[in-house]
Amino acid sequence: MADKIITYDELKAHASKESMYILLHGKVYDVTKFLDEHPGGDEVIIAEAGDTGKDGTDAFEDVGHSDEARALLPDMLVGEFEKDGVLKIKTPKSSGQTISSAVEAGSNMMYFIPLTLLGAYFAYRFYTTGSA
Ligand code: HEM
Repeated sequence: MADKIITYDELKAHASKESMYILLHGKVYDVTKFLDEHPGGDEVIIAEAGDTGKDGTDAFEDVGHSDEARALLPDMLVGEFEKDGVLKIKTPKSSGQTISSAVEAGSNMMYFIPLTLLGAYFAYRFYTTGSA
């Protein structure tokens, strides 16, 4: 079962409440029975599933799902998503990590530059007023 390859067309074909698939981390999950049980509501899953032709990985990861939530996934597994199809799959590693580290580096610079300028100003004041 887990070795089954699901194509983009198959993913998109399962888009109704009678049968709904979602693509997460390069794997396809059948969320049909889980829709009504999802603590975040069915709409958010429907928005990422089936005929939207989307990869739900980013939405799933952005919520910061718990280990308990992740532990529910194996039971819903249908198979692997085709690797060289229309849709480029996302892995947990590739999704968002470069962006978040860039933002982090950016925010460090945001503090670093003004503080350096402030320090330089006070150093200048210290030396010019001290020797006058
Ligand atoms: C099959 C895939 C999914 C499973 C098994 C799942 C499972 C869960 C579970 C167990 C929770 C409770 C909190 C936790 O334990 O983290 C939760 C919360 C939530 N989920 Fe999902 N989820 C799935 C997909 C998604 C997707 C695609 C979205 C889209 C944005 C989403 C959005 C949310 C939100 C917003 C909450 C927070 C609800 C709240 O605390 O009010 N989930 N999910």
